[in-house]
Amino acid sequence: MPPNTERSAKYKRILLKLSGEALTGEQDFGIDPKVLDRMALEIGQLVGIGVQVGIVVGGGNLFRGAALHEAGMDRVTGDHMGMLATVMNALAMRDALERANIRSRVMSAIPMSGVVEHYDRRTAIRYLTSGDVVIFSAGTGNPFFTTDSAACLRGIEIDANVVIKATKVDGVYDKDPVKHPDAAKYERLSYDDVLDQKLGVMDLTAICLVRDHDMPVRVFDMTRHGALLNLVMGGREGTIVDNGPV
Ligand SMILES: Nc1ncnc2c1ncn2[C@@H]1O[C@H](COP(=O)(O)OP(=O)(O)O)[C@@H](O)[C@H]1O
Ligand SMILES: O=c1ccn([C@@H]2O[C@H](COP(=O)(O)OP(=O)(O)O)[C@@H](O)[C@H]2O)c(=O)[nH]1
Repeated sequence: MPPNTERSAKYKRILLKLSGEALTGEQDFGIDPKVLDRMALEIGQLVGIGVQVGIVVGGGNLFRGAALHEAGMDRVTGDHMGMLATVMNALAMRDALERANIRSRVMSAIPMSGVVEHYDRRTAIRYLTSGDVVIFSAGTGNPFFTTDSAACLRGIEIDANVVIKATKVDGVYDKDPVKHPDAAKYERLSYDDVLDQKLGVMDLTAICLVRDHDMPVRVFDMTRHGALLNLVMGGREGTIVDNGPV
């Protein structure tokens, strides 16, 4: 079989969701530059074969509004802190991409003049078309949402072929595989299966959004080297959530 790069990619434009916790690596908190460098390398492989890459980064490695609220803080203030955390992660991701000579832009749903560009859909699509990686930060810009919802929203807006959720587990299971070692993995599921069974890998608002816009979602394990390229080349990786075979 010829090497991957000689075959064409299955997806031309992707929206990659990176969870904040994935950036922590082996550490307890914060950002591990080694993890960022590895991710940059894997994203660079996609750019190298002409795939347009939009990224939504989470902020859970730094702050989550719900957790701050449980500790006594006002929920909306906590969510604002969570969204600002995603901007910090986005800056760190851009730094790693630029060090790997991959052109990239950070856009924020919350205006932050002098630090990052304000999100504008048409400009984002122009950047993607010209081969720049675009990192969408600050989630949706609104409290009470998650970066999974932001990923689905941006994926639909930029007309991506797929939303790819990079996480610590290698797909969607019938129950949380971290808590239940006997959990069984699904290769493919419909949006309604995820909603009906309340499968916790992505929040239900995000799933409703992709269902209504028929946007396929792939869930895979980003800690496995080469998995992202394999998935984008059409390999069987993780779980597919879509409307099912027609
Ligand atoms: N049915 C399920 N299938 C797969 N993962 C699940 C499921 N239910 C809960 N999870 C959890 O969802 C996590 C992935 O979501 P992610 O957004 O990356 O993490 P977090 O919610 O901690 O930010 C996994 O680490 C896993 O523990
Ligand atoms: O549209 C959004 C996206 C995120 N957040 C806040 O930002 C935090 C970090 O995002 P998330 O928990 O989705 O990050 P991840 O789990 O992907 O690391 C969330 O907990 C929310 O407090 C928000 O208020 N609105």
